[in-house]
Amino acid sequence: MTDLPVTTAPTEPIPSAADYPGLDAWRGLTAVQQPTWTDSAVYQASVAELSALPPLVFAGEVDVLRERLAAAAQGKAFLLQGGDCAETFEGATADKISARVRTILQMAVVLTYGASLPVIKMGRMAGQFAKPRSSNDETRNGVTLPAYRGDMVNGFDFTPESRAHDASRMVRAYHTSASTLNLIRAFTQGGFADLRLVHHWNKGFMANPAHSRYESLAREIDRAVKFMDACGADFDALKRVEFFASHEALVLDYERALTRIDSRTGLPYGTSGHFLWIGERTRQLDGAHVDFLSRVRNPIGVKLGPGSSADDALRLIEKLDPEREPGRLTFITRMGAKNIREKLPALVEKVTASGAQVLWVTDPMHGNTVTSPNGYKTRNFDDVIDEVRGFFEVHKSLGTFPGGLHVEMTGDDVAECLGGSDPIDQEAFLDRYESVCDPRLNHMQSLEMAFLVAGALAKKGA
Ligand SMILES: O=C[C@H](O)[C@H](O)COP(=O)(O)O
Ligand SMILES: C=C(OP(=O)(O)O)C(=O)O
Ligand SMILES: [Mn+2]
Repeated sequence: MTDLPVTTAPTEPIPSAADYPGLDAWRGLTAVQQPTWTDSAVYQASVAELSALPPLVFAGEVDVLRERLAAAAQGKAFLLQGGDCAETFEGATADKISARVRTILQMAVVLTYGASLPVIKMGRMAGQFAKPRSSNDETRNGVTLPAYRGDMVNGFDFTPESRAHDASRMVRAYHTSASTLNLIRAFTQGGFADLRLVHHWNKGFMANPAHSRYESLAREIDRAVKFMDACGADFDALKRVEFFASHEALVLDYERALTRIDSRTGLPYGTSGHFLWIGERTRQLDGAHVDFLSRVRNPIGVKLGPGSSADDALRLIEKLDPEREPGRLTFITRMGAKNIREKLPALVEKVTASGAQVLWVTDPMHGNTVTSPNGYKTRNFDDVIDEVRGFFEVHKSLGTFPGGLHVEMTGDDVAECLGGSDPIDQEAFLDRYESVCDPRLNHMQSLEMAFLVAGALAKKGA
């Protein structure tokens, strides 16, 4: 986390978000994938409570992130964004949060070496509590109930009470985000991010004989750390790292209630997370999500699936980044391994020709979801890696910069995605499948991906 911004005392009254009528323009537009809250009194009270609570992140930090992402858009940094598909209230424990942060830091060290560039570390954390779904309902044994939409909206338990859309859950999502962020800030500022410690953890990954193919890269990193030490590098200064929070800005009641006017600039900022993205299912050009996010100063992401045209991308730029400000807009492509080499080039070419400087990031998870023969939602590690390779190949052939990686991952030893060098098979799902939505790379698979991507970055191509 960055230090708090220094603010000067305002000489004029600070406007409130209510003074920006445009922030409510989305209410007149189509907002897909929204909850249907069951109790309007609870809804009113929850929104009022959220509107009065302190911001979770600060405008100054958001501005720092925009600068970091601008560097990535210009090929001078690489973004690593990772975390659960869906965070849960129950899963917000110290152990699970620390394992996820630790895994992201481990991946970042390997990627920093591979890219020879700063890696921007960002969690799908402290706010990733709402999910768009393909179907409104779920049927089990002949009983149909509303689909699970994330802990911010309803519960995963398959009962009518749990699946009702309860607006007070937004307040719990806020508090769970606050405690998660508190721990992340403590970890990343308090010594947990020490490069020597993170490097030591990565040696644990190498201790598994299944990972022997990464030995030469691991040895190079080891030598680099020793070289830094011998040169007298200030490792104490490397104990603190910037770490940013991000989530899909799906539930607009929540996002709007957490929008604040920055006292320095007088501009609206979403304060539920540093980076907010619009999902593949909610990116309609004239829809509520695009309108609302066009009005906040945060860096914004948009997911682009295989059905996205270059025109869609250009119109999104026009709405979300009319000033063509590097760092403002990130396109997170999630094409699927079998589509990326065919679909991505036209998008990148036309966007580049338009003069926009967006950041291109690959999400190799969401276009590669399959059902395992024994009925679990899963992804093959090889498909995930193949999409990353395709992403690098396309950017290499066009002379553009492959600026980041967006992954669903955890620090725990779960079994949700198939394969990897120490392979997970579908039988392991019976005991170790924990995700309440999409399958995540486990700790080892996440590190293996970092080694593979670092190898590709070191070669500046696939
Ligand atoms: O995380 C993304 C979506 O919420 C998820 O892929 C939707 O899954 P579904 O098709 O099971 O609804
Ligand atoms: C919903 C998600 O992805 P997409 O919008 O790409 O389907 C997600 O990132 O969990
Ligand atoms: Mn997902």
